[in-house]
Amino acid sequence: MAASSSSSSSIKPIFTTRSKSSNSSKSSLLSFLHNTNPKPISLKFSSHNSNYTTPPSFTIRNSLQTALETSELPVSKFQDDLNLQAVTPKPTILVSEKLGEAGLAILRSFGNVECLYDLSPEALCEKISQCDALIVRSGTKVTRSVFEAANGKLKVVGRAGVGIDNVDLQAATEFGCLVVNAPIANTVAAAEHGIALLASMARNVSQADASIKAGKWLRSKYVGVSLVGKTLAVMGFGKVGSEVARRAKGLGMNVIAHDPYAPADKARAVGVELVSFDQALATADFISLHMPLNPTTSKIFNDETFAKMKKGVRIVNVARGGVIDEEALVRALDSGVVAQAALDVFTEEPPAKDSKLVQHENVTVTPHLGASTKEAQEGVAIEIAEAVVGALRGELSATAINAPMVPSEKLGRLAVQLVSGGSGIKSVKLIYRSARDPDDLDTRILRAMITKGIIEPISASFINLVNADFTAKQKGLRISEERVVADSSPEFPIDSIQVQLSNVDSKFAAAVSENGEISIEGKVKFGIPHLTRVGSFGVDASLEGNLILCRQVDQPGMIGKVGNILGEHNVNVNFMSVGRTFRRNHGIMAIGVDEEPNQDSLKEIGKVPAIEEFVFLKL
Ligand SMILES: NC(=O)C1=CN([C@@H]2O[C@H](COP(=O)(O)OP(=O)(O)OC[C@H]3O[C@@H](n4cnc5c(N)ncnc54)[C@H](O)[C@@H]3O)[C@@H](O)[C@H]2O)C=CC1
Ligand SMILES: O=C(O)C(=O)COP(=O)(O)O
Repeated sequence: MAASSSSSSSIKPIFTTRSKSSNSSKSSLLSFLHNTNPKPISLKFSSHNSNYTTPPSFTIRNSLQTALETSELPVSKFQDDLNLQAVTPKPTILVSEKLGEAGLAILRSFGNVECLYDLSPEALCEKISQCDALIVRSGTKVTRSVFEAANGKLKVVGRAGVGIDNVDLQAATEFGCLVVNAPIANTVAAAEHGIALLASMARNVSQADASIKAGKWLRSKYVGVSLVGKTLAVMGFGKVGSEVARRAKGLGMNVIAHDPYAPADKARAVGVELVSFDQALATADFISLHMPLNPTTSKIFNDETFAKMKKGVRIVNVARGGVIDEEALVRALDSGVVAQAALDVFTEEPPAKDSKLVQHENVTVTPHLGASTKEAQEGVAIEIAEAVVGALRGELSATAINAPMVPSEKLGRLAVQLVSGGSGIKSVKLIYRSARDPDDLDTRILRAMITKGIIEPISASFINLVNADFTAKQKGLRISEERVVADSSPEFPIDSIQVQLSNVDSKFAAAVSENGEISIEGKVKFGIPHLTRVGSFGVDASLEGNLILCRQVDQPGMIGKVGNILGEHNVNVNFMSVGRTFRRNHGIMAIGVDEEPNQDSLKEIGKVPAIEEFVFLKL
């Protein structure tokens, strides 16, 4: 039997494994799971087809395997369970565009990786039904047809880069497929390319280069313009835009920015003034585009908006071709409203050979090279490989675009089962303890997960992470959040989550805290989500399978009595944990069971004299 691994003195875990390994892989940044550095093993997935229900068995068992491999404890019971699972084949990961070796190595250590570049749309659709994950860059169009053809097999699409405009997010969500991206690693590369295009455009570098190679020496034709002292408008002050702004300031430019969503203090910190769209157009000598392509930004630069620009403006685009009406740009170039343009991206890629825009003498072009540095490609490959592997394991991905999945859903599901009647919940409070600055803690994913867990059991409609918040609002459920700074490792985003339901009666009185609300708390330990507090009682119960909570008089022999009853009814106990208020007063037992106990066994438990109340919960 194991010594307690809990920090709470009032907890007596009965069966636990103790991991010596507390290594944290880089994926822990993407993961809600603590202290996991799982070795790749092939285990069973249990993700659902049309719903982001967690694939918990994968995450939990993989982490448990790690704990077992590093444990000094006799663990044959768990090992048997794992062996049963370790027969399912590895996931298949299709990589449809060139990806850095370091990322491929991560993927290969986890699944079967197939690199098939330049697949036609038909060939992609044909292949996809055999794939659990697909990794793309900007060249693969992941259309609705791809999700349809996947026939439910595809669990995650990883975009090895930022822009996800080539992925049909709506279809992905409808088909229950997670989309993750790699938003960080190519930021600097894209910003540097923007600056390279800005400077080379201003000095006619590509045109002059071509002319020399054509045998000419045209010094007066290629007199350029200076950057210093000129005004640059950065359109989209996100990761790339703000890095471009920093660099442009270093070149002595006066930088302004337009971004409807950027915080003013972020701009101030870089020494940039945030201005309106029209103000940016009217003031700028140079305009650099860094917003995403979406329905709002599509062709946002058109005849009307070019007309608002200063005559002779110069435009750089390393964002997306689709934000510019390309025919309108040709007209603006011809009329001299736009003196020059430097373009890395195009509405159609590659653009037509005879494209007037590409052939225009005042236009400098590159074939979507913004992210193409060795460093960025290695970084992006690692970033996306970790996100995809994490998603396949059912971990929370910080870069999930359409929906997340984490075990916190179980906390919600557990809380709602403690309410008598299960309905009438009007007010939920979520308290997150984290070492991170509360402003740096994005809890949207966790909140959606918990909300899903709470409303799914009491809702007739289909609930997923995308509609959970919306449905909760429709049901009049008020959800408030509090972030509490905890003295824990800042590497892990969350130390614990507490779910409180107020103004409801509980079928298990011990779950009601001194303040009168149903209150439970969860943590992740050794990669396994645990229930750590019920009402005022500390417990230590793995949140997997089924759980019996009993409140009893704290006296010797209670564990044996209940354990015997379950054993006689052939119900396998996988752990027990006892918490109490103080010695020989009241205690609660959390008993994890593999099977659902029948009514007779539950009745017998209820008849044990020192058992004051108990509840059976499905997780
Ligand atoms: N050429 C290339 O190889 C690369 C292109 N990109 C593209 O650059 C763009 C920016 O990337 P990141 O900076 O990483 O993304 P980001 O998400 O950090 O920044 C985008 C910014 O645009 C802002 N924005 C949204 N709508 C806007 C609007 N209507 N007007 C002005 N601003 C608006 C957002 O608030 C956000 O701050 C993306 O489209 C991405 O696909 C990124 C990397 C490489
Ligand atoms: O990250 C982005 O948004 C990019 O545009 C980079 O595209 P790529 O991965 O080089 O095809």
